[in-house]
Amino acid sequence: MKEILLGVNVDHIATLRQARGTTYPDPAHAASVAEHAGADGITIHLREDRRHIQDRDVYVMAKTIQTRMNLEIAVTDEMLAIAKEVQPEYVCLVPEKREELTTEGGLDVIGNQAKITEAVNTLEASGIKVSLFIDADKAQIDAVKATGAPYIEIHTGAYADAENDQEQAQELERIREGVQYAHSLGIIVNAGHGLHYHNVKPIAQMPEIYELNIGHAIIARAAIDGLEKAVRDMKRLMLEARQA
Ligand SMILES: CC(=O)[C@@H](O)[C@H](O)COP(=O)(O)O
Ligand SMILES: NCC(=O)COP(=O)(O)O
Repeated sequence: MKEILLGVNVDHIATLRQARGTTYPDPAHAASVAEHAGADGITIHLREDRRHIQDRDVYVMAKTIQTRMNLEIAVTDEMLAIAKEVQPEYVCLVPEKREELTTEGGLDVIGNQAKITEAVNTLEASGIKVSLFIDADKAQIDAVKATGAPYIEIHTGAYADAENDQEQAQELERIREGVQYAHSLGIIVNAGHGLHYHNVKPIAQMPEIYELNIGHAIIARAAIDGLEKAVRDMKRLMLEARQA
């Protein structure tokens, strides 16, 4: 069965730095350690409010990342211009609300079809592979197909935040159906948000999933065990799931 890839999101290394306005810890250094530990890619989310990743981090990591950068951005002229200048291998278009604690849902591709299609065309024309961050909703997946975006990232937050086993099972089934449907349309399917060491396996077991993007849980584990071990442990769990 095909290996599942791990994209390590280093946003919250930057959260620690921004908490005191210091120059450390540097997400670029963390990215290098994560790659050494087996990360297949590095994800960073340049939010409009710059609460964690700064513009400087994006330009530095564009030069230092050895695997590949997946740059998460909102669909705005400012962010699209930065993406075209930096030229990451991947851009994942995500929704953003100023007041949100973290990403709360997927893009409304249906309600923003023309704007998102234009952004996809602009980025793809400049050689960047585009992923759309969406909920596991068949109508949204159909809308993604119409934009021409080759990738999606299924939002796993509702699964991760489920309040009981029954709700979690329902969310897992919804994700499974969405993943299988998108894959049947020829879309390359990633997944992420809220995944951690105790909930990742059921998602990683889905054979249609190409890559998982995981950040908060890995950085949190790194505070206790170190980043290299945190990455290796997550990668091992994902591979075990695939081989089960
Ligand atoms: C889009 C997504 O699910 C993650 O990249 C998440 O946005 C991480 O950034 P925050 O923790 O700032 O939401
Ligand atoms: N797109 C998901 C991501 O990059 C990491 O999300 P999280 O693991 O920090 O919740």
